[in-house]
Amino acid sequence: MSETAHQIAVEQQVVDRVYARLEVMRAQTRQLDAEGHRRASAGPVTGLVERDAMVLRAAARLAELDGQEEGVVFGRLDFDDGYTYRIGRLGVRDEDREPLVVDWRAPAAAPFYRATPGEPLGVTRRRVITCAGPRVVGLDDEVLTARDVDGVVGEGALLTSLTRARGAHMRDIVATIQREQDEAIRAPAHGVTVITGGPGTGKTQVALHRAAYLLYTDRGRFTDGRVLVVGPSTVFTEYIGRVLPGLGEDSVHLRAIGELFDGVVATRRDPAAVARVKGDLTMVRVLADLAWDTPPNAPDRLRGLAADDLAKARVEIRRRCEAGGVAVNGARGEAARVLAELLGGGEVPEAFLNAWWPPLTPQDVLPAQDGQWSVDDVPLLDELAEILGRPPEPARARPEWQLRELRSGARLAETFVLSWSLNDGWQLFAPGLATPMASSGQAIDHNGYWAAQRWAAAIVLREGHQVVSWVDGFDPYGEEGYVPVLAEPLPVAEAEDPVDDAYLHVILDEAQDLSPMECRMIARRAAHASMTIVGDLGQATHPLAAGSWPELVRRLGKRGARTLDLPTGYRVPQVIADFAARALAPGIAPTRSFRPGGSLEIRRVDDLAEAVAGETGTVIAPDHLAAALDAVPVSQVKGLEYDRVVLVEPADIVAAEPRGMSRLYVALTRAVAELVVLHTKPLPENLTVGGPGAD
Ligand SMILES: Nc1ncnc2c1ncn2[C@@H]1O[C@H](COP(=O)(O)OP(=O)(O)OP(=O)(O)O)[C@@H](O)[C@H]1O
Repeated sequence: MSETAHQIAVEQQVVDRVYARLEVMRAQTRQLDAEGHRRASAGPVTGLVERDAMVLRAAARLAELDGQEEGVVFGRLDFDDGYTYRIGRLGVRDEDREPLVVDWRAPAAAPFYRATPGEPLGVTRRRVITCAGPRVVGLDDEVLTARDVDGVVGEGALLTSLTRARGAHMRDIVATIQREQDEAIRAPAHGVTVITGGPGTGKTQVALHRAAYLLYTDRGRFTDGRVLVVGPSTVFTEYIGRVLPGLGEDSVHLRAIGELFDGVVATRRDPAAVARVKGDLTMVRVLADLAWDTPPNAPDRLRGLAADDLAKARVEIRRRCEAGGVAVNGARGEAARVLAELLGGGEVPEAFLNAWWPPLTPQDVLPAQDGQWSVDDVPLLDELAEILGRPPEPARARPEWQLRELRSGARLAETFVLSWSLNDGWQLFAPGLATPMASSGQAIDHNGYWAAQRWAAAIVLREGHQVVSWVDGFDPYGEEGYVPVLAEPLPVAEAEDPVDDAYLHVILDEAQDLSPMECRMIARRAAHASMTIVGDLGQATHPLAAGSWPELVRRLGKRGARTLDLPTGYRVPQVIADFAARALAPGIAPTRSFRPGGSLEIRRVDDLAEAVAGETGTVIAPDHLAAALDAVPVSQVKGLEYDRVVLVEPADIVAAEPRGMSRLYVALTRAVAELVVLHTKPLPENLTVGGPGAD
């Protein structure tokens, strides 16, 4: 048996145990689900949607990935004191609570990404384990000590990963995250973090792994749906949509910017000139005027009052309401008062008021053109929602735990978590709270499991819940002891109105392109949220894109940020990166690329259609040529990548919009291996300066 085969057999044994354990977890999930359904049909409880039930489900899903995707275990660390453990997508413990796999996000896993030969952090060997589902298919060892280490196999896990066949969807990089990427992923959650870097430096990957990391580290707070990730388009969110579920996380809201306003899914972008108008802050005033204006088909006469009088009345109503902070839909009472004053105290007929001051939705005020809203309309609808407002509702005082349940929608069943650790003793966590709601110190003996459960049950009862079941001994995070306590609320008055939900952390990808109006829309959802802003100013194509990161941070209503830069490219080979950088020269330097190989070919042709027909690969064309050439429109490729790119007519891409050069830069940096540029018109001047683009 070769050394590699022997080492693979060693790892296979561990992986087999992990999958057997996952099978048990899957059975527990089924039991939990059945429990939830039983109680859902029995009363007001609408099911278990809690974080810990989700971890169980994630574990079940991971187990279901057998054979199709990368496996659950992907790494191993050997330390100089002889200690060894495996790293995986999820923490898994055996039946005696001994760790089988450490979650990649746990502090114990950090050396896997941080240790270097210069600073080994006690690590003697880092091993990347490649699995196809439950089968170990390859190993790669990196030795971080001058001493001899037995059984070293493989070479270059990162290189292997980069040159692997790619699918239609982005795959996670959890096994090969690089040190500087890890620093960005594990940056503190609070405040604003700006992550910059050229094309292909892994910004999107970092953003998604960061979302998973935050959910793990602050799981008390970042419960279901409290983290929002915003991408530039639905094509993009579809492309990256499998990364988080693959990491075992499906509680993040992933939305394209055109989907942020409920009830509208916009995918079409307006031409630059229109986008400039709609993206500007002057729209706030324009929309307010529209919203306060007379709605179409409103009556223009009321007894002695003519159209002019009614128009003046509207101005007066608006003046009074704006001064008092009353929104349009809340102004009906004021409207009745002003009209009554004008009528000399006469009663205003209800039917007139209904037609003259009807409740309005944003869609009433800004109907879709040709039956379709554009992405640039979405922030306008959102602004209108604020200007129009809802009729005021009477405030009601509620206990905090009830509010928490209302905030999380229809959920009424809750999972508390009883946790044991050597440092903190027993602690009881409530869903939605970052800090434990009760700590026992060391008072309850580690072995006094039942005593701890009675203690927790008493506190849960005080919260207004009753314990309905214990999922004894299961530890999804690979920590010392972690027991979900299923509880349901004691009967309370009907949970009537939903409380407005707000995000606690918002991650913006391709953020360089956000217009001022889009920023307002996001700021509304992130008033109390910390933020991660990810982007590359060189790729900004929106006519109103911010000129700097501090400016963008201000637009988002925040102040101050920590900035981290990703210096190394993993998508675009150097030869293509150098060529692409000429589009923006002298403004930017080419990204230093880790990816080897690559080819660049630039061809002047007579007939584009004929030349394209003779090519293989993904054709990217100026928007107006895309349909005819069966190509991907250049406006749709942001954030995406293809093995071989055939880029058509750069001159037209540049000429189509004010930031055409940046659009071209984006297009030139989509190729993972080969780039072919076909043109009938002269190339943009920058590209021809002293290189393979010269005509
Ligand atoms: N550490 C890594 N290990 C393996 N692959 C990586 C790593 N980092 C990045 N990649 C790969 O490099 C490619 C580019 O990553 P990503 O799309 O996240 O870059 P980006 O900076 O967002 O690019 P752009 O600005 O062009 O949208 C992807 O295929 C990604 O999987």
